[in-house]
Amino acid sequence: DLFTAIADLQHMLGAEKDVTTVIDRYIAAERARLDDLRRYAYEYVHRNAHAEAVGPEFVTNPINAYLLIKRLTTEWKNVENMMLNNKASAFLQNITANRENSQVKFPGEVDLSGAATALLRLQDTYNLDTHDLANGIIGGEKVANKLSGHDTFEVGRAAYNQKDYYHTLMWMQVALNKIENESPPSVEEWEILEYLAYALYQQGNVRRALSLTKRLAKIAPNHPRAKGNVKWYEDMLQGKDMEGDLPPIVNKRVEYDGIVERDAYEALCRGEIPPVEAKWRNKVHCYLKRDKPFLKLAPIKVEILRYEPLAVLFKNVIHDSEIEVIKELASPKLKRATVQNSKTGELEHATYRISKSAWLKGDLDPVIARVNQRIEDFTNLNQATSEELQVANYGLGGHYDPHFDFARKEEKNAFKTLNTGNRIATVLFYMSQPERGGATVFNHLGTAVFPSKNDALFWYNLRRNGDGDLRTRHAACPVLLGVKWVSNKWIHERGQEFNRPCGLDEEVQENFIGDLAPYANDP
Ligand SMILES: O=C(O)CCC(=O)C(=O)O
Ligand SMILES: [Fe+2]
Repeated sequence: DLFTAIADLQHMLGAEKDVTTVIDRYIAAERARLDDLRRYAYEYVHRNAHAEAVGPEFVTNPINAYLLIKRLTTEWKNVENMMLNNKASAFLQNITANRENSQVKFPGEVDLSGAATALLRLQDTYNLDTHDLANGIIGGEKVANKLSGHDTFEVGRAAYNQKDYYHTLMWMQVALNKIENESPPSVEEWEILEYLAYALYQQGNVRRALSLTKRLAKIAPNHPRAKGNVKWYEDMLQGKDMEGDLPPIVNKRVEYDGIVERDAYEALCRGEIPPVEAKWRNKVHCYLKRDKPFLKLAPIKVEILRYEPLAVLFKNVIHDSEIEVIKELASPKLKRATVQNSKTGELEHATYRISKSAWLKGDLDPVIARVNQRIEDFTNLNQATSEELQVANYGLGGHYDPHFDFARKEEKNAFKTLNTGNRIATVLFYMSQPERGGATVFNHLGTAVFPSKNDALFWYNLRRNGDGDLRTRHAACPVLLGVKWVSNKWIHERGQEFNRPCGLDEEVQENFIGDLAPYANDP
């Protein structure tokens, strides 16, 4: 699929250009063919006019008779061939072959429904109005062309196919509004009505469902299901409640969609929660990290985002040129991100994680080695047991629902083969800055971090006694506009015995990077 990484979607633009060129060439070839055909027609008309002028005697002349017969046999065969020689199949074959050769990927059904689902996710997370979205408006700004009735209808159908009647209702209503101003309509009213009625029924409004289905039966009397549906809704109402005004439309969002803490999570994504919790507001600060000899000359700027648990942003720790190299190395390796099914332990694709990612070994390129070394410098944690650098490019509405980076006790086999213990800490480099959305949020803590290019977010996943710190549950909010590239480093417990010594008292927590380590200096 293409929709799970913006990087792949960008390649698709080339495909659309190819299609345009091919259509133009096809039209030119067909024009030439039809022009030839027209020339024949002229000749026929011309000769026939001459024959008519001569009258019935025309064929009494053997030469004329011969020519007439020839025109209606051999020459007619030519015309027939010309008419049959439509260039379409040759051109279509050509397109297919080109696609295969150039390896330009073409979107499929999965991409279309993925793209529609992305719109729905963005709409929910960022409180976007359906009319606005369908008019190309995001956050009050015109960012795209408006959708046609049919475009809108297809989004509604994608929702319907996922049994998501909440969104089906919204989008079908807008589709209906749209076609009022279209002539001819880009989708037939009766097509919309059937979906809209069913969504209304699912959302508890049988009377409106019935009313719309009656309208459907009226405008499309031959519709295969209209009459049956009218009866079905009528039976459901059993004559009750058939009089008076139709009940208002109450379109309630589905209560549970997998994220328990959804409202708080979405508010964080929208940036509605102050970035710093009130109790830390006077305490958080920036400092220069100089706790190693060479850092005395070029200290690293550390912005403390919060305490208990500590989360910091290391400023300017990855250079633009390094980012470019990393993106280039990762691009050909990007694979749709998988998640571990907690029941089966299998890796699988999931709608709650829409991105593509790749792993880069330290010896692949000096840039990777340099970045890995720098991680050790700014985290004070041994990199010998870290996982490889993971690079991720988010897709359309790309996101990662709330999760822990560490393995829970019940996930017995996680990281077992690595033999390096659990993921003690996470480093997340921001390699781009999406125009809107795409924040990293700690949904239990109420902390949102909006990506700032060249910086790295850091936090400890484990408490000092080695237990997973449940407070670190976090998520990547859907990208609303723009591109989100990140890379992350998962640092493991093994090798940190002196860097972050374990402590029995889990309440003793770091106040800065390297705090609690035996050699650490106060910043
Ligand atoms: O991209 C982000 O903001 C967070 C990514 C994340 O949490 C992960 O990949 O584990
Ligand atoms: Fe994570």
